[in-house]
Amino acid sequence: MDHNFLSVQGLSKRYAAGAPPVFEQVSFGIDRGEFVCVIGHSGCGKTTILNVLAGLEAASDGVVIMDRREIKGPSLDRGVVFQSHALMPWFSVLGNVVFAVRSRWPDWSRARAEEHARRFIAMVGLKGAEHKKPSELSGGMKQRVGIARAFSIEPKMLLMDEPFGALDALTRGVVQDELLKICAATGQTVFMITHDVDEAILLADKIFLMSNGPQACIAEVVINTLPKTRSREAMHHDPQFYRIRNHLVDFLVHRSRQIQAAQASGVPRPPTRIVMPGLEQAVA
Ligand SMILES: Nc1ncnc2c1ncn2[C@@H]1O[C@H](COP(=O)(O)OP(=O)(O)OP(=O)(O)O)[C@@H](O)[C@H]1O
Repeated sequence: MDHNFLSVQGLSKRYAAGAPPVFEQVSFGIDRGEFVCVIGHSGCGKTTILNVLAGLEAASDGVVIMDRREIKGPSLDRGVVFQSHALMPWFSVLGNVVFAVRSRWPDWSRARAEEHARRFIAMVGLKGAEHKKPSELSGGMKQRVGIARAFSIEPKMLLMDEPFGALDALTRGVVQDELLKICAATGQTVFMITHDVDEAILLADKIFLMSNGPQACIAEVVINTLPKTRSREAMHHDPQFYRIRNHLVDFLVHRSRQIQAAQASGVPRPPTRIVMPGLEQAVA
């Protein structure tokens, strides 16, 4: 495994001069092939961090290095999936994915790009819907096209901002299962924001817990100790699932606020804790 394939060091973001930073001194590493979920209350700066990783926004301080190169702007090395899928309405499903493939590999023939795109459309379970327009698709299907498009450019890193936030629970489960399968097949490195603790436990190898803003930080890195091959149906029967879940919920209900309050009253911020709920606790 390629350790710290993505390395974030001392990241801070201040939107207005004189205002406290939204988050500060955020440092973390992600290994190649790792799936990381980020959880934190609204406003702690999750989307801002994702945008910095995407190269869409500049940090006020700190550096981001991916695969030994500093991230300074957007690149097809990174695929982004937002909550609103942002498909081109005049293109079919196939057209939307082919457009991305041809941006990534402009020398490819139309036939080669189509063949490649069809493979990823099939992976997200949309075989047979290639010629439908976005307006003919359900919300879940549109989101799958967004996922197929992001995977089809074979990015070094996939960034997802609450990709299933707008889906109903049943559809969400189906798309989560598909994402699990694709990640297992491709070894994709993923950084994903979610508000759903069950989703994080299902998908992530590590869960970053952010304290409340302003001056938010990554307070804890929770190691997901469930076996890597998980399913939504079986996960709930494992007592370890509840230890992890309770730990995450306790953080959101109590510690996320306490950490921010202590910091605001001048208590120095503790280092990021690495936690394996129910098994052991260590300090990074
Ligand atoms: N372009 C901007 N200009 C000024 N302030 C901004 C801008 N973008 C975000 N902010 C502020 O920065 C803070 C963090 O926003 P961000 O969207 O990153 O948080 P978040 O954790 O992703 O929230 P949510 O969970 O609600 O999506 C918020 O207080 C927000 O108002």
